[in-house]
Amino acid sequence: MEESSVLRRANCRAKGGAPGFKVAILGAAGGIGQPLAMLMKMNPLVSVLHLYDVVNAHGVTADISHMDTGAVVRGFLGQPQLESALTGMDLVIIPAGVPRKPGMTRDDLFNINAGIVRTLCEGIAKCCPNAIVNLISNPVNSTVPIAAEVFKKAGTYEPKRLLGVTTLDVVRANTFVAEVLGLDPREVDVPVVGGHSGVTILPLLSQVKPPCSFTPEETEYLTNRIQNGGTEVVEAKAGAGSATLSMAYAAVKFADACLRGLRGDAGVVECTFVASQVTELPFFATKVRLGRSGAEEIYQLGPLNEYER
Ligand SMILES: NC(=O)C1=CN([C@@H]2O[C@H](COP(=O)(O)OP(=O)(O)OC[C@H]3O[C@@H](n4cnc5c(N)ncnc54)[C@H](O)[C@@H]3O)[C@@H](O)[C@H]2O)C=CC1
Ligand SMILES: O=C([O-])CC(=O)C(=O)O
Repeated sequence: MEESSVLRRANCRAKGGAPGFKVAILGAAGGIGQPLAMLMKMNPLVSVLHLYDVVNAHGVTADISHMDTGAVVRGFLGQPQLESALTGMDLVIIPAGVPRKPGMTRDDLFNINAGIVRTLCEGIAKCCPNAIVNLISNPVNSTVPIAAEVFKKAGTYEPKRLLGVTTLDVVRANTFVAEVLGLDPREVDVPVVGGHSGVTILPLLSQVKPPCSFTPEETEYLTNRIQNGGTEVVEAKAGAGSATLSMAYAAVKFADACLRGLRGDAGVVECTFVASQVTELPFFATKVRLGRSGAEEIYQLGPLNEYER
């Protein structure tokens, strides 16, 4: 950006660093990244926001930086600036990677996105090994295990800090269940467990709060709609990508919970795809309690009904 010849930005009366957390978004110029960057710039828990992408990072940064909220925003473009983007971060959110087109499964994204996630996680291991990582890039069921392997190889793996973002499944479940019950979605809490792809997405309708019951038809409709929510958006966008706005909303909901956990707030509970001993699978989404070191407590599944089992 051109600076005025009268007053250079470096000469402005800088205030001391505001209290808060340092957050990086990797893939910040994308369909999810841009609204996510905007919403994180609005989050009062964020003092520094680093926006990294391989395209248009500076354009998005210039735009977002004009918002009159507290976080200081800096842009980083391309691999040579990855390390600067990551150094000192408390939380790294990763929506980098290609999205689905109609007819594709999330697994079809594996070849491209696995490589992207690997490179980004190598940077995290080197520059901010203690950061909490929120991994959005699909297929989440595979990118989280890949990130774990990268961190293991680097000697920095801490399972509690590596969290696959499944919040959009919960957000959808709350919305669709509220619709069926005629409630305000903000009053509804549906645990969604398992993974983030097709039938691995399992809403626990028997554990909905407020307590309620569903007919077999309602259970079938809701389970299918929640499991296929991503595909519903991919088909509606007809080749222009997958969920971005609802995903940015969900990502911020989850990131904010992680930051409240880091701050030491009590009782911060969210669903996330995490290393787990709840089932025989090495990674599984369940409710967890978020704290200063990430997912500090992983909750059991609780009583399941016949359909859910
Ligand atoms: N976990 C979840 O619930 C959801 C996950 N997703 C996934 O999120 C990912 C991103 O989706 P969109 O934002 O719609 O895609 P997009 O294509 O609009 O944006 C992706 C961004 O990543 C950037 N990028 C590509 N390679 C990169 C690299 N090596 N380093 C940094 N940035 C890089 C691109 O330049 C682009 O700006 C996809 O894999 C998608 O499937 C989407 C919705 C929900
Ligand atoms: O369906 C997709 O490809 C994107 C996604 O993960 C979702 O919207 O849940």
